[in-house]
Amino acid sequence: MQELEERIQSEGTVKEGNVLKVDAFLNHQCDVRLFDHMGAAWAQHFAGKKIDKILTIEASGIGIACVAARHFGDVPVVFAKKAQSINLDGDQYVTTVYSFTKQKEFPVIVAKKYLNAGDHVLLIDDFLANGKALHGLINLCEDAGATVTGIGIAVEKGFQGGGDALRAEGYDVDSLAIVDAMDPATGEITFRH
Ligand SMILES: O=P(O)(O)OC[C@H]1O[C@H](OP(=O)(O)OP(=O)(O)O)[C@H](O)[C@@H]1O
Ligand SMILES: O=c1[nH]c(=O)c2nc[nH]c2[nH]1
Repeated sequence: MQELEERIQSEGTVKEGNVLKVDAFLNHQCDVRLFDHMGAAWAQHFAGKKIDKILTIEASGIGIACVAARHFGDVPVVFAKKAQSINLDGDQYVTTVYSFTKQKEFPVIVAKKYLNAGDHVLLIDDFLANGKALHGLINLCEDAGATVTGIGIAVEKGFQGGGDALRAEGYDVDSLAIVDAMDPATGEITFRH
């Protein structure tokens, strides 16, 4: 998606440790007009597919998923929580995910009433790096007997391999920008086309 690539080139910065910082528009300050265009792009890619629900993971996927849902007939958006809470009751699907930016494992939890057998689910997230977050969401869907119809990602860091592994597993992964290389010394960012 050219608009997203241009924003990454103009406002993104490359940090040590394979970190691309795009918090000016994607995952701290949020550009909802850009999110809307991202939602439209995913709707075009997944047109004709049955999607009953969008599933994402807190925190950064939530805003993007909610705006994207407007392009999928306002389907419900469920976000997996990364901590137990007195606000979580009833039976839950639980797995664990290693967080790329927080560098520790979190429980990842969805109440059973919000993920059901037979649901056709679109997974949405801001970043795909090693694929840990998505595998956690896929585990939750498998536990629930839900089908993962597709995966919509804003920024995939292709050189970390998570996206290609998911494609090899047969998932339809639509990443709007795929970074194939980035250099913290020069700031250079190269996209896959
Ligand atoms: O493919 P992976 O290696 O799993 O990396 C991608 C995940 O990393 C980030 O989550 P993180 O927990 O770092 O931050 P967040 O709380 O801002 O979503 C991002 O939001 C994705 O969920
Ligand atoms: O802001 C972010 N930058 C990244 O490079 C990244 N990788 C996973 N999650 C990420 N979040």
